[in-house]
Amino acid sequence: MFSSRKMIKLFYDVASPYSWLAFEVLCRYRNVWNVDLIVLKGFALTCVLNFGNKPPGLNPSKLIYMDSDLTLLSEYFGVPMFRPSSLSKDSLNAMRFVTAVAEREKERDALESVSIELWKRMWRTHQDITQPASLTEAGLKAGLSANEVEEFLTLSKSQPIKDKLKSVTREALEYKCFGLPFIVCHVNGKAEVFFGSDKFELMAYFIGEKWMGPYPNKPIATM
Ligand SMILES: N[C@@H](CCC(=O)N[C@@H](CS)C(=O)NCC(=O)O)C(=O)O
Repeated sequence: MFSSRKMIKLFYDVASPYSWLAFEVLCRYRNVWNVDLIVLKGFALTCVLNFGNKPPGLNPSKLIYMDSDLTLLSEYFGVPMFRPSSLSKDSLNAMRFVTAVAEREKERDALESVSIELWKRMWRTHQDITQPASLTEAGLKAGLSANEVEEFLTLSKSQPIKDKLKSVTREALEYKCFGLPFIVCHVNGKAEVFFGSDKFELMAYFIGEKWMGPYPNKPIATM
């Protein structure tokens, strides 16, 4: 029945470390919360930032804060990551690759593993994500075959995939997205937006589900 429908959409970009945290958490809660679907949507962060907002790293004080914030958050969520000192943040090719995977692989496993491999490259091992060879490496590590990777790379350069990424970006901008992770929840026909990997408690309240911390499936330790 429509009245019990709940849907969560996550807009993310692999250039955004906070998006990685939100992505991991939503994957962990997918079968815990009574939500119809958690749609993980690839999305180009630069488009939003070009729309008038600035990434926190451009403000020197925010950059210092971001380092300690990410250290604590990655410990809390169990997702090790470290800010690269110098690495291109241009994730457009990577996000087109992710979009190609999402379009072809309707079951979400490939989308999840490819996205996570790209985040790992950028935010853990500090490797490039702009070049085709880098995307190939990430795809192979995510479990795709060499043929599949080749196919997705070709697809990622096609007009329909470029248009798809643009349309997802447009969708987020229609919700007045200004940064990532950006989460849109639909409950009983009402939509509410949340910005940040630190909004899960409030989000859970809105959707009428319980926030059980970053590890919902972890058995409670007995003394
Ligand atoms: N407090 C948020 C911070 C998220 C954040 O800083 N996201 C960056 C991209 S990685 C952004 O979009 N910033 C724009 C803004 O802060 O307005 C969280 O914990 O997730």
